[in-house]
Amino acid sequence: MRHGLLGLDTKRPLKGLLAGLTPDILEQEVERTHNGGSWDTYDTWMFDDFIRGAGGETRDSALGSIGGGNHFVEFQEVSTIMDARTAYQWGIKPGTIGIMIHSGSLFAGGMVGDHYMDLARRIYPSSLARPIHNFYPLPLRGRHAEHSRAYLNVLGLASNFGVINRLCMQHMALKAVREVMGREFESHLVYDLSHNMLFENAGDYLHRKGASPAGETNSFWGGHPVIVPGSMGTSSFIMKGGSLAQALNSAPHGAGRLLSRGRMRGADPANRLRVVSRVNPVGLREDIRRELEKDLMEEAPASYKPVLPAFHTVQNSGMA
Ligand SMILES: Nc1nc2c(ncn2[C@@H]2O[C@H](COP(=O)(O)O)[C@@H](O)[C@H]2O)c(=O)[nH]1
Ligand SMILES: [Mn+2]
Repeated sequence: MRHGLLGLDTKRPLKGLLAGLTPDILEQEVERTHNGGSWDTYDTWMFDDFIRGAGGETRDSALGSIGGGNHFVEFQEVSTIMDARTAYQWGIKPGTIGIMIHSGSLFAGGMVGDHYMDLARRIYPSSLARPIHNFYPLPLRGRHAEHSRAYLNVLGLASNFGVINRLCMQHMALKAVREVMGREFESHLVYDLSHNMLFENAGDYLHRKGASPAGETNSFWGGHPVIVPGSMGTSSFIMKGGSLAQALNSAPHGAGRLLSRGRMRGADPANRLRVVSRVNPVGLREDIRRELEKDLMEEAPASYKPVLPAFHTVQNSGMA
């Protein structure tokens, strides 16, 4: 949590989920992960119990799991390449199998968000009218500046946790493919980004929610890769950031929801439940199976907007 990718010590062979991670692979991961996969932190106060709870060596059962909601690990096949030069540079070819992982910091980011939203509300000057948009600021200067410093620290801890967790899942997915295929194959990371994050630029902060950076970079990619997942039933896209100033160098990171989770839970499965695989009922209690099916209903393709119009909007506007 303190150091993200840069905190991993590959001089000694790693054990557990990250077994087999060599210094060379780690170097490539750092190069291809936004911010080097390491957000600056100075203290672990909010997560001390979590870190020390295991008596020095944390064996956390949450590590290697995707979390709830619409998080997923998905195998995809590259069917169409529109920008051959960029695809070549990023090591993507027609027929390449991609593993797309959408997962955040599990519990950590939510905890940080709840704590600081409460605090921002509490310290808001009582002499001022409450903000109509319901967004309360954490001041960067003045007598409350310490809170924003502490917030950036714990947000960094949560993000570092998410980066390592996605690295674990990447390794688990590759190991599973190796086992099924019974042989080695070439693989590399294209891009990893902690999304719904605060991004700093020369002392200013931009919070992107439902959006990701889509500017130019002087790093490996030449422009931020913009991942636009569709749903379980449609295509997804990977695009190159277009640095559109009106969009604050950002682009949406998904087609977005069409129908709310509550509406989908109550929908008739015969109409709505078009998921890739049903819940395997073997050995499951009936009430648990029903709950899992409702969770799947929330994420059925019908609950998402069609991805093509989203893709065209991003492309035609120049966002990416
Ligand atoms: N390829 C898949 N895309 C999916 C799936 N479930 C949701 N989605 C898309 O991802 C974004 C994620 O947005 P976020 O704001 O929640 O981070 C969402 O807008 C959908 O378009 C899926 O199973 N596979
Ligand atoms: Mn998300």
